[in-house]
This record gives sequence, structure tokens and C-alpha cells, in this order.
Amino acid sequence: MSAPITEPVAPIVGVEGLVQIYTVDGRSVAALSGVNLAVREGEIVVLVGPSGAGKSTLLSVLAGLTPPTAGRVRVAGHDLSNATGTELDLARGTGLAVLLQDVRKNLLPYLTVRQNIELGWPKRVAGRIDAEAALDVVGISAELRDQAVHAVSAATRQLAAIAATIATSPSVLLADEPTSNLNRDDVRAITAALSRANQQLGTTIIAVTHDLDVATALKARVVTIRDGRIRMEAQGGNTQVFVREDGSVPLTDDILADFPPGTVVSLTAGPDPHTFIVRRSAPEGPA
Ligand SMILES: Nc1ncnc2c1ncn2[C@@H]1O[C@H](COP(=O)(O)OP(=O)(O)OP(=O)(O)O)[C@@H](O)[C@H]1O
Repeated sequence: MSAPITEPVAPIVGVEGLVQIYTVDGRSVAALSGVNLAVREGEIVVLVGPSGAGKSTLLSVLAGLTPPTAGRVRVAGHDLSNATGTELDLARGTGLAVLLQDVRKNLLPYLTVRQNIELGWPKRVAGRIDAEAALDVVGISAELRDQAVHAVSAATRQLAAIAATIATSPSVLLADEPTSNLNRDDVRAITAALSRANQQLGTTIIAVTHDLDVATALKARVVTIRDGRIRMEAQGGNTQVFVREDGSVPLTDDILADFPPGTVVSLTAGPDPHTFIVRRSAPEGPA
């Protein structure tokens, strides 16, 4: 019997040779200098890296908010490289959702949590899921669903914004710093909601974060960006390093930049021969 032929599946997000140059006061600033990234359907990818590395710019290009200077960008079947306004609207209505860093921009404050989820384009968006189902996925309690958004906690607002985005059944959810300014319990609630959206609805998630514990909680593929380039990748909030011939473990400046002085790290054997996983220990108590 001959082996079945399997067609390679196109990534749901494909970025090739992405360059983004901003002009500030007549000077050129290269925010992205040739980024290649492929994300499979159903994956969770977390973008980490120092301030100014280009993370938000990459997310903004993927969201169709910033037209790329050069390179190819495909998201959920839409070519965003040279897309017109109408094509970008179509992409955002069918397949792509963006959770902004300031989630108040995703929500109307004087409507209730439930009304915010019911809002939108129920007839335009094929496959839109029921508001109650979206609220169940993110785990907002029944009593909070009827409260005005301005009256609920920052964490509930963030969960409501996630519910509003997943209600449009996006294939790809882009999130900029979804857990910033929240305490550890709230961070756990947000990562649990994103994990459930991924597992129950199959939503592919790409999130920018400064918090490697978020990557660990999401069991995400971690993509480190520095100076507008992808520097390294690892799974589950860990950094994988190869043991040298002489048995030493190279902790390069690139790696150490992610583990500031005072950070407790542990080294455990990696999945591949001659590799170690460098893991940051979780901080205790509220952030
Ligand atoms: N709209 C803009 N106009 C001009 N320069 C910009 C613009 N947005 C970003 N930049 C510059 O591009 C570079 C990358 O910025 P970006 O915000 O993408 O980095 P980041 O990794 O998201 O940083 P942070 O973690 O601080 O948000 C920086 O040098 C920044 O100053």
C-alpha cells in the first residue's frame, strides 16, 4: 500500500522579508529589518523583546494598521502587503481580530459587558458566536455581564474585550500586551481565557508581552525580537541553548538580556540532545 500524500498546509500567518521604516523628522528609523515568520493554524505565539525592538510594529502590520515598507504579509487568507482600505476592512471582518493595548478602545464604557459583546456586525460576520458563549469561554460571571463596562475591574474589562473579539469568530487574534498592569491572579484569568479561546474555538493567537510567565502559561512558542529582527525561538516561555563541545553552556548577552540581574534561573535537559532549557522561576505574590 502506498503512503498517503500529505499536502503541506499553508501557515495562517506568513511573513517574508518584512521591512518597516518610519521617517521621523526627515530621519529613517528601521523598526523591522527583514522579518520572516510562519504561524500554523491553532498555534499560540508570543512576541517578546526589549522596548523599541519592533514588536508592536510587527503586530500593527499583521493587523493591517501599518502598511509595510517592503515584504510579504498574509494573514488568514488575506494578502496585506498592498491591500486597499476595502480589502483591509474585509480582513478585519472575516478572520482577523485585534485586541488593543488600551482595551477601553475595544469597548463602549456606558454599555453593559453583555451589550458590548452583542454589538458589532452579527449579520456581516459569518460564524459569529453567541454573546453568552463568548462570555462563557472567557469566564465572566453572570452578575458581571449586566454591569456597565466603566464600573467593572480592569481584569473584567480585559476579559470583556477578549469576549468581544472572539464573538466575531476570528481565525487569528492579535493582542498587544494583554496582561499589562494586572496583578498575578488577574494575569492568570486572562491567560486562562486566551487558552480556552485557543482550545475551544481553535483561535490562533499572536500576543506581544514583556512577561515570560504569560508565555509559559499559554504554552506558547516564544519569538524574541531585537533590533527589528527575530533572534531566537523557544517553546513554553523557555530559552533553549546548545551545550558546547567543552561542556559549557553559552549564556550569551542576547539570552542574559531576558534574565536581568537577580533573576533566579534553572537549567534542565532540553528535548534535543546536547540542549538545556533555561527557565526563569515564577515571581511570588502580586506583580
Ligand atoms: N509611528 C511611529 N513613527 C515613528 N517611529 C516609530 C513609530 N512606531 C514605532 N517607531 C519606532 O520603531 C521602533 C520599534 O518600535 P515598536 O513600538 O515597534 O517597538 P516595541 O518592541 O513594541 O517597543 P515597546 O515594548 O516599548 O512597545 C522604535 O525605534 C520606535 O521608536
